[in-house]
Amino acid sequence: MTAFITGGQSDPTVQPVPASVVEQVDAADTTLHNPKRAVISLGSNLGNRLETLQGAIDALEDTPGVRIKAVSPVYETEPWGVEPGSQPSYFNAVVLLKTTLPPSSLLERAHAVEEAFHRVREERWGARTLDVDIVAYADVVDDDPHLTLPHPRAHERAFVLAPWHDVEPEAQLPGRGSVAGLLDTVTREGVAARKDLELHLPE
Ligand SMILES: Nc1ncnc2c1ncn2[C@@H]1O[C@H](COP(=O)(O)OP(=O)(O)OP(=O)(O)O)[C@@H](O)[C@H]1O
Ligand SMILES: Nc1nc2c(c(=O)[nH]1)N=C(CO)CN2
Repeated sequence: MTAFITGGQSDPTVQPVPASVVEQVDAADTTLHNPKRAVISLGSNLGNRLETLQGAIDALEDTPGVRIKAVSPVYETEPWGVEPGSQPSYFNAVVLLKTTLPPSSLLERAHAVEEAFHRVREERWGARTLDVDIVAYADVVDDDPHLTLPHPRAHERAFVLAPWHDVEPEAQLPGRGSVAGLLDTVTREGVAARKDLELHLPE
């Protein structure tokens, strides 16, 4: 049975609102006033890699409901998961943001930003102008393949953990432990800080 909230009024022009709708509106309102933290990994190994990463940061900031809080140093990294020497090296970085968007909308926006930078999806782990992955969203742990949280391979990727640790040394990867501890379990070979390069917070 649907419950209705009438507010105890007898005005016949006021339609009763189902309690389920009131709950949904309250939930959306809570999110709006309680932005969540998210961690995003950026990668590029085609085209002007630094310009693309900065463009992605600026595009994320241009999203209503998204505020970038920190941008990591840039790392130059050997392609992970493919034959050595088969692809150009990546530039990788991590950004910390606050958002009122739910995880599914943040993923949609991530895909739109990839497309704006002409990301082509051909093969798994293929070379790309831009990759935008959601590493973590608040404390959410979810194995939905459309959006797995935290990212299912973040804990084994030094190209994610090292820049994240630089901007948030105390960070925790939900369900996996501290980023500092995870960094000790992975090889940092082929993951080099490019101290001569810099990404910046959007103006
Ligand atoms: N946390 C997540 N962040 C981004 N995409 C995710 C996540 N979890 C699941 N996905 C799904 O994975 C699909 C493939 O993503 P993508 O093409 O970026 O993979 P990839 O970058 O080649 O590899 P990897 O997932 O290992 O980083 C996306 O369409 C998305 O639905
Ligand atoms: N070094 C590096 N290797 C990768 C990367 C990446 O961003 N950096 N992204 C991949 C798919 O997400 C696969 N391999």
